[in-house]
Amino acid sequence: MAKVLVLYYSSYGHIEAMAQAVAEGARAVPGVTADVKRVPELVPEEVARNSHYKMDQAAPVATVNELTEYDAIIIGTPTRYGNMASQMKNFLDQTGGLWARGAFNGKVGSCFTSTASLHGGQESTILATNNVLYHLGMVIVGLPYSYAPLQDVTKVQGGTPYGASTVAGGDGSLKPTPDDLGAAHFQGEHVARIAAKLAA
Ligand SMILES: Cc1cc2nc3c(=O)[nH]c(=O)nc-3n(C[C@H](O)[C@H](O)[C@H](O)COP(=O)(O)O)c2cc1C
Repeated sequence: MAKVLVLYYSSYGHIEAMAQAVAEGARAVPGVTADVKRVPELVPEEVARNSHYKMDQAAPVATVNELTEYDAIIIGTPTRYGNMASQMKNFLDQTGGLWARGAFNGKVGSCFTSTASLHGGQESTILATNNVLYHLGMVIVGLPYSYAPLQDVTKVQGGTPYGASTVAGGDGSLKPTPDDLGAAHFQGEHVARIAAKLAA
């Protein structure tokens, strides 16, 4: 029995959609449960509304202390200048007390992301987010090339060996493609299988 948390931040819904696909992948592994939770919004509500943020996100807001209940944590964050969103960083920066007692040592960590543009920093965002997971003592898991669409260069879509990703477009009008959602599902299942083995 392994417990997986998909922990995400999303302004416009792309990462929210990817998070659900990641969780469905994790749940495909027998004996694994997966929760989807988001980190608190830090932008004032007026700013969020004026910026047309997606305000109707059903996922409950996570608390820092509950992170220790999970065997694997899969983090989803849109890129902000090639790095994770400050909402996610703020949340992770509250793990100091848990870090100090090694509460994450040996847990599985993995990341997925979205960008506006094709080369807007998907890999750098995932790798920068992974830095935090290394410090927390987690076992980092990516997205293997056995997910065949990672090799597809015929259309606009995400997909990196570091983690699933999607391209939102400059105006956010693109949606995660079936292959993007497939990558998210594959990553969730891959992480869950490893977490289940480590938890056995
Ligand atoms: C302050 C800020 C910085 C951003 N930086 C980048 C960037 O470096 N590269 C990029 O492609 N998109 C960038 N974006 C676009 C977001 O990554 C994009 O809106 C996001 O991936 C959509 O995901 P979401 O719908 O889950 O919020 C930025 C957006 C904001 C607001």
